[in-house]
This record gives sequence, structure tokens and C-alpha cells, in this order.
Amino acid sequence: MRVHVLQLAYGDDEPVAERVRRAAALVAGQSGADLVVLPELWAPTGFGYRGWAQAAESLRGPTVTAICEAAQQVGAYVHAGSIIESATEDEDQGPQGRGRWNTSVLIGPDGLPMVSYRKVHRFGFAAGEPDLIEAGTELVTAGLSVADGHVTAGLATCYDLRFPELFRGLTDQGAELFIVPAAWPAARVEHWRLLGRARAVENQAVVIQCNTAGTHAGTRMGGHSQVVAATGEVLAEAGDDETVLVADIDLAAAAEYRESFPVLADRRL
Ligand SMILES: NC(=O)CCC(=O)C(=O)O
Repeated sequence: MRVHVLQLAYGDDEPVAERVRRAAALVAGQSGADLVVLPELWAPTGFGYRGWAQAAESLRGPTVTAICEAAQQVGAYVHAGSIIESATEDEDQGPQGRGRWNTSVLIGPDGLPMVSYRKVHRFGFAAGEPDLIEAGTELVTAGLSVADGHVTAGLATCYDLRFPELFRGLTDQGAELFIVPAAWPAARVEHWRLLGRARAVENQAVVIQCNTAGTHAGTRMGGHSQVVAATGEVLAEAGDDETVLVADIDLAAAAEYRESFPVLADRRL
């Protein structure tokens, strides 16, 4: 299974509509990929909190629509990263009544959305996400069928990486591969690298991490997107700048590894 991880760089001066066009064209150009992955909140920006209300959109809004069209053009699964999802007035607004979530979307090769995941762990402590959006409550998995097999993917977003119980929950739902888009700052990039490998090793699962590059809202992003095998081996890792990171994942080897070293069977609950 070939994955193309699109580590986008952006600053404060690129208009959102222009970035959506740029990202959609980049996705559409990823021929040969089985799965293309974008970062967290790449359109509204990960730390540009003041612009989130204006940038909020539904799952049928311009960002997801543009990436669905690109997915159909390239004929690959596309993880569209995340958007600030807004509920319409007649929809449930969430327990805090904010009607907004940090929501990622997985799109099929036919260009149709398959599943969406609302980020469970909100980053920012008393400010940022906990102040502006609702927390998701559901774990989300989806089956991907590619030329060399079938794999169940579990979705998580950025700060979720610090919460191993979420990944174990996804493993319990059958996930053998995790897709983690992020806007993770350079200041803590070693945590990002280490936690991705930790989630891979403890769950014997492939981890695909797509981070952001560049500096926006005064925060330098960490880059270093990576694809980690179920053994914990780093198959590919990006540097600090905008990069298309390509990695080949051996799905059969991951399944064999779980069978030959069946650590998960020794859990005591
Ligand atoms: N966007 C995020 O969730 C940032 C997470 C982060 O900076 C951290 O966990 O550290």
C-alpha cells in the first residue's frame, strides 16, 4: 500500500481559498498513491483561533468538496485532514452549545466521503480548542481495500496522540493502521516523533502522521511527518519544510508480525 503524506507549509498571508485550490491540485497530482493524507486544519490554520468562526463550514462545504473532487481525479483514498465543522441551526450543537468541532474526513477513491471523526481531545487547556469547539465522543474506523489487501484504519487527530487509551480503543475496534493529521509545533516535535512510534509499538499497528510546516499565528510548526511500521521502525520521515513523503507499507508483513509476536493476546484487563 503506497501512502503519500502531504506535509503542507503555510504562513499567515496565503488566503484560505487559495490554499484550498493549492492543496486540491496537489492531491489530484498524486498518481500512484493508494492513500493521500493532508494535515489537521490546514485550511483554517491550526493555531489561527481568531479566524476559526469565519472559516467554519459544513462537511459539504468548499474545503471537503474540493478535496472530494481531487480524490476522484486521482482515484485514491484521501484523508482530507480536518476542518472546523459547523452544525446548521437545526442540528445538535453539542453539550456546550458551540456547534463547532475539529473534524477530519476520509474520502473514498470514488470521491465520496466515507467517515468523519470529531477530535476527542481538545488542545489548548483553558484557551484554544476547549474554549472554541466541542469535543468529539466517538471512535471512528474505516476499511480500506487496496491492491495488496484490506486494512482497517483508525482515525485520530494531533493532541489525541498523547492519549494511548484512544488508540487502544481503536485497536479493540479492529484498527491495524492509524491516520493522524496534525498541526504540531516545532517546540515539541520530539514528543510527536516519539509518541507516533510508541502508539505503533504498543498496538502493533502502522502509524501515518501528517504534520504541518511553516509558521502561522506566531507558532512554528514542527514538520517531521512520519510513517511508522507496526514494528516501530520509521519507514519514512519528512524534514522541516513542505514535503510529499512517500512510503510503501507492507500490509501482509504487519499482519504476520502481529501473529508471530502476539503481545496483544497477553493483555490483562
Ligand atoms: N493541534 C494540536 O492538537 C497541538 C497538540 C500539541 O501541540 C501537543 O500535544 O503538544
